[in-house]
Amino acid sequence: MSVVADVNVRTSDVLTVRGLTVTVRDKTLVSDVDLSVGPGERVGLIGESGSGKSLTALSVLGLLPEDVTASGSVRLTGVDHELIGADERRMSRVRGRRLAMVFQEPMTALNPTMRIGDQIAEAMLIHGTRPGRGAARAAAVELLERVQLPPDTLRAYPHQLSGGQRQRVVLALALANDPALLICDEPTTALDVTVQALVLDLIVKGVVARAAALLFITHDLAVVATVCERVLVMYGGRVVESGPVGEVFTRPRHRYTEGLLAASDLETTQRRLTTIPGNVPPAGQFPSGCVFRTRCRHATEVCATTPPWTGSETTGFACHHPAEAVDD
Ligand SMILES: Nc1ncnc2c1ncn2[C@@H]1O[C@H](COP(=O)(O)OP(=O)(O)OP(=O)(O)O)[C@@H](O)[C@H]1O
Repeated sequence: MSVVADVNVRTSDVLTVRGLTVTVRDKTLVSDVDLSVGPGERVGLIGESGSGKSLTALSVLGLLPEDVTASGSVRLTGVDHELIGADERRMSRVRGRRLAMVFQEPMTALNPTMRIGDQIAEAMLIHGTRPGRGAARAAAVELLERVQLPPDTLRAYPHQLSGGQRQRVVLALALANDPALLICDEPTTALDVTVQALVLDLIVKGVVARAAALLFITHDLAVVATVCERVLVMYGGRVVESGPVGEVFTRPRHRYTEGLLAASDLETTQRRLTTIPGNVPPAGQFPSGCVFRTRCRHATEVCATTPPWTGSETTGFACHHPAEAVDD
C-alpha cells in the first residue's frame, strides 16, 4: 500500500485506484498509488513537474505510451471490468462515455478538418447517447450554450477559435455523454489569465450539474484551492499526503507540501482565478455594508477597470472594497 493511503475509501466511489505502479523497463515512475473519487466530488492531484501526476491519469485513461506498463487496479463505477490491462476495444467504449478528459492543449482533442458541431454530434452518436443526428445537433447547441459559446460556433472550424474558446469546446465534448468521471490535466495552464477563471468556473459547473466526479491535475495550488474539495500531493511518484484542501493547505504534514505552499502566493493567485471579467455579482450577494454600484466613488474611478469583487456564481462572491472607499 502507498505511504499515505487515500483516506476517503468508500464503497460508492466513482473511481477506485489501488496499488497503481507504473514502470518503464526496470525503472519505477509511479509507485503504489491509492486514490478514490466519489460521486460529485472534486479531487486535486498536485505535485512538482515529474512527480507522476500525468502518468497516474494516463493509466486510468488507458493511454500510457507503449513502452510504459501499469499494474495494480483501476475500477470505474458502471464498468464491469478492470481498466488496467483492458484492451483498446474495451477502453475506447469507456473513454468519452463513462470517462472523459480535458488536457492542456485543446487542439490534441479536436479534429482540425471538422466543424465543431459535427465533432460534438459525432461524439454522442458514436456512443449512442442520442437517438439521431437531429437530437445530437440540438444537444450540441445546448452544450455550447452551457460553456458560453454562441450557436454559430457549431459551423466554425477549430482554427477559427481562440485558445479559450477551443478549450470550452473540448469541455463541451467531454461533457457531451454525461461521463461519471472527468479528468482534467492542466486544462487552463496554456490559457490567458483572463479566461482561466471562466474555464475553471465552467468545469466546476459542468461536473456539479451532472453530479460527476472530477480528478483535477495541476502544479498550481491556487487552482486546486479554487476548484477542489480534496487534494492528494505527489512527490517522486508517490502520494505523500492527502486530505481536505483546507486542512492540507493550512496544516501540511509533509515537508514537501510545506515547501510548495511557501513558494506560492495562494491568496493573490486565487483572487485572480476567481475574478471573471464581466461577471458582476448581483447586488444582494455583496456582504452587508457594501454599497458598491450605488454610492461608492470607486465605482466610476477604479472599479470600472479593477473589480473589487472576486468569485463566481459557483464559488460565491466576496467584496474586497475597503470600507473607507464608501462615499457618504
Ligand atoms: N514514456 C516515458 N519513458 C520514460 N520516462 C517517462 C515516460 N513518461 C514519463 N516519464 C517520466 O516519468 C516521470 C513522471 O512523469 P509525469 O508526466 O507523470 O509527471 P507530471 O507530474 O505529470 O509532470 P508535469 O507536471 O511536468 O506534467 C517523469 O520523471 C518523466 O520523465
